[in-house]
Amino acid sequence: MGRVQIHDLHFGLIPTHQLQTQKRGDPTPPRIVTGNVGTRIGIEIDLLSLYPFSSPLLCKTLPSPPAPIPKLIRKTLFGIESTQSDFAEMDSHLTAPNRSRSSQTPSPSHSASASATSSLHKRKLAAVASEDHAPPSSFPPSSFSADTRDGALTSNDDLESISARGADSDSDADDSEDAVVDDDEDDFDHDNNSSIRTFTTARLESGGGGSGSVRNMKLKTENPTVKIENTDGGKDGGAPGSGSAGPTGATAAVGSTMAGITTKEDVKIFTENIQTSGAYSAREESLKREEEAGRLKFVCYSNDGIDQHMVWLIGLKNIFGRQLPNMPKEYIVRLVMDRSHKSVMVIRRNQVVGGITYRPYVGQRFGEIAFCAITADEQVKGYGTRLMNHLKQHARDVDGLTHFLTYADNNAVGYFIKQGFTKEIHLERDRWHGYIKDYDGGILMECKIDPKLPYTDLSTMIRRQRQAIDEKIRELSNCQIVYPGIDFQKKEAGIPKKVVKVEDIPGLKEAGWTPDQWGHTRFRSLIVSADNTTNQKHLTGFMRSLLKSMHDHVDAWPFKEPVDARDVPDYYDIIKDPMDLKTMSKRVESEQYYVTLEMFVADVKRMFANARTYNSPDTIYYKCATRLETHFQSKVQSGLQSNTKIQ
Ligand SMILES: CC(=O)SCCNC(=O)CCNC(=O)[C@H](O)C(C)(C)COP(=O)(O)OP(=O)(O)OC[C@H]1O[C@@H](n2cnc3c(N)ncnc32)[C@H](O)[C@@H]1OP(=O)(O)O
Repeated sequence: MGRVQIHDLHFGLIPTHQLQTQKRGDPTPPRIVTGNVGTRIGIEIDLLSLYPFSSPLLCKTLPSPPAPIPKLIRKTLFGIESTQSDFAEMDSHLTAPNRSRSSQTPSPSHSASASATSSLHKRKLAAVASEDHAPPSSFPPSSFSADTRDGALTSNDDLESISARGADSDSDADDSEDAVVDDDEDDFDHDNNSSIRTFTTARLESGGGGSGSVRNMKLKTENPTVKIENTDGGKDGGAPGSGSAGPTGATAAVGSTMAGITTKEDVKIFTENIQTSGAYSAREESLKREEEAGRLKFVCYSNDGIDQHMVWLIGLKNIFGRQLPNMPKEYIVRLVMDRSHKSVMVIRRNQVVGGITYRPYVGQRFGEIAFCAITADEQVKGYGTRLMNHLKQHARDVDGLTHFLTYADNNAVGYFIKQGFTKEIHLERDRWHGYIKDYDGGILMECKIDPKLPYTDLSTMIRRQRQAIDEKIRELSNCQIVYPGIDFQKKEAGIPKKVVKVEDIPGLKEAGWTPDQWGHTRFRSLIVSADNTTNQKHLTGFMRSLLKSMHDHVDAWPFKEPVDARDVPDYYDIIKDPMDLKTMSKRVESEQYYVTLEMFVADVKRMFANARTYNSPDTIYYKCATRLETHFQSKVQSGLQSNTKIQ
């Protein structure tokens, strides 16, 4: 059934614009529900505001031995302000089991107890202390340091061997384009978050070696053992075409541009007259178009030693450093550069806009998201969603994963919920427990990766669903038909130039309207005839008698004519919707304006309300308004009662 907006006619608020039948496509098609498929579609959103933890999320996954940082990248990055410290950081991190930087060395007073996160620090330090006595982890505490040192040496060797190439690249025009520019980096480097510094220093300077302390800081003592992914299992993990299933630390390049993964079925989409997509689809479609035009790309790389990939990883590391201020920088570097971690990055104009670093536990078929961030000035533009969609598609199609787990920062829980993450963990505990650690702060969340959904082309899927629903609605109704509007011009006193009969409104009858529906009014007793003309005559007669009664009243004199602006200069500044008996009389006599008694009563009420708005209660005008209104009300009542008696 078509529908038209007829409510205005009934209540005397005939709009000045054209009266139009409802647009095609309305009512809004039912909400599309595809189940918990790891996207916002069909996901029920929890309220998370009461989550009790406030301490920052400090640490994520266990790092595997870090890969060496190729010197060429150092060379490239030396040209970039503020990235030198990154290398100092990485070098010291990779070469020294314990690191102390003067800026980070805490004074005794600069202790955890003086910090806002003191209790957290105490927990961390306690954990560090207890780790010394904890049962040996299956993750060899020394392996990271040993490997790190080797890695550093390898890195230095690399530096020697490629220095000439690096020198050449200085003059390479492309260098500037390759440079990782992060506006935030200065702030990041000069970040003087004392609590983090205290925490970092405590972590780095406590016994157990650099890598061991990192693990200790978030590992709860009741969970001292940590399983190590059986990377061989990755081959069983059904990761077709994956380059990531190699042994830890020896993984070759696992990167790939992600565009090739996109499912592209050449199905014609009928978009005509279908309600335009919501914000989610609009953003996804817009970013998809950017990708197709080559202005945007999503890539997935790990530390593979390839220059461009490393530059992007460093860029991503910088973004993480800025956007996750409670995360120790060293830890971010370590995981981003860790070869068992992969990073899905969004690249625009060869610059990293954001990314997600995750560790695929291929044998267990789940991945742990370590870090996720979009650079500050690009947030809430849909990049985070599209990134997550690319991640899911890549993780499913390349890594063979079925789930993601993450310790979500409290502030980002809402974002993760919108990406299909839940606080309920449905993944069998055996599959994940011990692989990822329990952390203080944050909240463990899970997302099931749907085996079929075209994650990078969800907007097309949604569009098809809309189309299917729209077609179904059309089978049942004719609401898609859009009728022309009504020419509804006005003349003096707001009286329509042309009489518009209700039954002449295009689409009204087609929508199921019948003449007996005319006149839904509280004063229905006035409408005694099925004939509209007779009804209107009754109504006009009654309104005319009411007007005369008011006009003849002793208190009517202030209301007989419109207020003259020459007498009351500011009147029309204050009263925007003036009314008077003369104007009402014109409307009554037109027999076109007041099609219900309510419309007439509304004008009378407005006239009195105006008088009481402009004038103070002690004025004669105010008092006249009150007395005349009382008189009017009694006349309406008695008129309606006598009309009822006649019937
Ligand atoms: C495991 C971890 O790393 S936890 C830490 C997560 N990272 C951070 O908190 C760093 C700072 N924040 C960010 O970098 C980004 O805001 C991200 C990564 C959280 C989200 O990326 P964005 O590009 O901003 O997300 P996107 O534009 O796709 O927004 C998707 C939806 O999530 C919402 N959203 C984005 N950030 C948040 C948030 N922190 N809390 C609640 N909702 C959010 C958006 O409003 C949008 O909602 P809508 O679709 O109803 O309009």
